[in-house]
Amino acid sequence: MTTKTNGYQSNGTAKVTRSEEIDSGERYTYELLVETVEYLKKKVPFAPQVGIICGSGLGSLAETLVNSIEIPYTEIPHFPRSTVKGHAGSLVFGYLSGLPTVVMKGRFHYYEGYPLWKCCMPIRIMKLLGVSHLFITNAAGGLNPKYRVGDIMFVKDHINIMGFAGNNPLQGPNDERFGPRFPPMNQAYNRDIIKLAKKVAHEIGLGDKVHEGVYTCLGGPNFETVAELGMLKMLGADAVGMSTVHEVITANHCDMTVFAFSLITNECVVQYETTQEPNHEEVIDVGKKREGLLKKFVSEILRQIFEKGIHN
Ligand SMILES: O=P(O)(O)O[C@H]1O[C@H](CO)[C@@H](O)[C@H]1O
Ligand SMILES: Nc1nc2[nH]cnc2c(=O)[nH]1
Repeated sequence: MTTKTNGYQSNGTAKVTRSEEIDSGERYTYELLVETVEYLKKKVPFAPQVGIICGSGLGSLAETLVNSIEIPYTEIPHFPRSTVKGHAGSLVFGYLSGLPTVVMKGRFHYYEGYPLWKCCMPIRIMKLLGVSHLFITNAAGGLNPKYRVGDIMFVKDHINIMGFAGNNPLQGPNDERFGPRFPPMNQAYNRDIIKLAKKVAHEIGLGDKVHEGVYTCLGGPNFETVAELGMLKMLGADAVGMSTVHEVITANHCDMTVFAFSLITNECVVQYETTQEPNHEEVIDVGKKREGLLKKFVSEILRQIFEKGIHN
């Protein structure tokens, strides 16, 4: 007989069914995450310094890695599974601009049925593997009227709408080995990297397409109503999505240096008299159209960050 621990059975082999796994209210312990890390360390002969999370349709960023090793999430002990189109579901290790890097080709969202602490589990895995710098990308709706489809918004801050209602990835017992019970969040996005990102954007000809703004995350999966968008605009949000915020919180909690950007994949529909509607296919298409430039952008900015030695 086996008993369930953190959605897995104590004999460490047979997994519980998917629905049990998703519904489990138990948290990952530090020790359980170490099991995942030990598995990955056996597969990968180097420790990544840089982590990249690919947003919807942006998985091709992983193609920039040299000497890559790809491991499907389904093979990684205790890892959640990707369920969304545009999120392939594998960890890719390799070298980017000469730096040992791990790329998450596919992230986990709250609307998939995963609690936020589970969505953010891979960030703690990256930390334990040695990642100091985390690049978070996402596809988002542009709420700021100046933003156009294909533009990039460097995230300077966020509004944690889900957190207002007490839904936070750090909710529950705190393990000090990851970070403090009450982490500050006023410097969640590294300012020096944002400055550098603007410079790099100009250098590679993206200059007129970049902005700096505030991201907010709703639980999804539905896109927003006109009234909701009106409210978010009043609150000061420039772009809206269904990810990133909880990842940034988890990464800051364990003292990672964070840079995040949104690819604006659609302009939010803020009036009633229109037949326009946002849809996920369009979101993925815009990601694909922008992939070449974004690969160049990410490689170059990483190179310059480590040349300059930027960290928190
Ligand atoms: O935030 P990422 O994963 O880029 O994806 C965004 O795109 C999807 C909606 O099209 C949602 O999952 C939203 O969060
Ligand atoms: N919530 C939300 N997520 C998105 N992801 C891409 N576009 C959008 C959007 O308009 N709203």
